[in-house]
Amino acid sequence: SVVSLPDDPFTLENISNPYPLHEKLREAGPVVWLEKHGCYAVTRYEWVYEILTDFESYCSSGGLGPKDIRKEAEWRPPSILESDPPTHTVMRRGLAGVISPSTMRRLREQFAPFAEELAEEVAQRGTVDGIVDIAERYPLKVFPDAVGLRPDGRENLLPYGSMVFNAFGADNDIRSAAFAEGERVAAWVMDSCERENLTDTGLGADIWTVADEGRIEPQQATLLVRALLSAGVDTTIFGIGNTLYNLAKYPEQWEKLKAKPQLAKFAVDEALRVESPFQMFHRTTTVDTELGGVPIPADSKILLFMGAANRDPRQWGEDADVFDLDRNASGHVAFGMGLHQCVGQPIARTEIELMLQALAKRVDRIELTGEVTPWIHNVLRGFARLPLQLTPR
Ligand SMILES: CC(C)Cc1ccc(C(=O)O)cc1
Repeated sequence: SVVSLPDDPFTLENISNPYPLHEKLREAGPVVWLEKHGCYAVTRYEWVYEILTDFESYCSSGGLGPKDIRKEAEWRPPSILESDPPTHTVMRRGLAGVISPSTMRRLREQFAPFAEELAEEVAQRGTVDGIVDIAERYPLKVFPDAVGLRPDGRENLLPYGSMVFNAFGADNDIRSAAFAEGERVAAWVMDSCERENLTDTGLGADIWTVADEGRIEPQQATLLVRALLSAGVDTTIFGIGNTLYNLAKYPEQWEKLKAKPQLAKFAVDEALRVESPFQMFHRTTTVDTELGGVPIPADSKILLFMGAANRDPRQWGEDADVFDLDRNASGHVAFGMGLHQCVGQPIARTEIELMLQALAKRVDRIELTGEVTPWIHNVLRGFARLPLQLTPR
């Protein structure tokens, strides 16, 4: 029978430093029963990978949170990430078609100038906070522009995204507090998805064009723009913040990046592996199944720990916790894996790479100058404060 543990991944202690619990759960077995939440926990790479790539046995239409939304309606209409084929296929094709190589070439051109400008500014200033001055500012400027959002109210994207992601964790005080903030801005976000509130040259307009061509329903177009606005801000803020944190924590890795700025691509993968912005979410079993010999009944909720899988020594070796640009981090599950793998990955990668390359050209040393403050969130891993000293080249 399955190992049963009293641990709660959503306590302040485990959120502030998740890695000791990850180690305990990985060692306890392929699957563990979390008594506090009445769900299974999967932390080893092999089984997280197995679940992410078997969308029939482990479905998304049950929702990513602890509640099975097929039985109890969710707080909002299901979107691309809460759907299974064939509905998912239609929406995925629509959105993937918009985030095309030619669109990415155009966005890279659009994103580059502000990366250079911001890097110049912070390199000269020297004493900065990696989150407020770099990781938040950059995505909040370039991504709403890319989507084609109206200029006012964009700061609303932060509490909205935080609410959406907190709902994937547990129904606890952290979630309730996030909903208190997020619900105040939900109307602004939904309005922002309407065609008349989007520029006619952004990703939003491109999604509405897919609806005009009859490849998705108009209601699905609204949901896909909402998906971009939900998914595309907090994640890249933590993506940039977590990468800066690791480059400051491992100065010899910063030296490698300075010497070869094209390593920025590998820095993104290795940083997201070792400090995954999106740590956990649930899948729901559709059949009686088993993992590593542990039986799991149908209609069970499984909490997937991508952050733990990305540090599993069985997959990455005994130095799995170490940030090393020379490691081949491909295969990490920070962007998920399989059918639902992050469709916005090219945009996120472009944002982080451009910011890193712009900094690598202008900054000689990047040093932590004090304690980092973890961001308290049910499933997103990142920092609220990242005190840095940048020495210009
Ligand atoms: C990393 C994903 C779970 C982010 C995400 C959030 C929300 C939506 C939506 O459709 O609202 C889609 C994707």
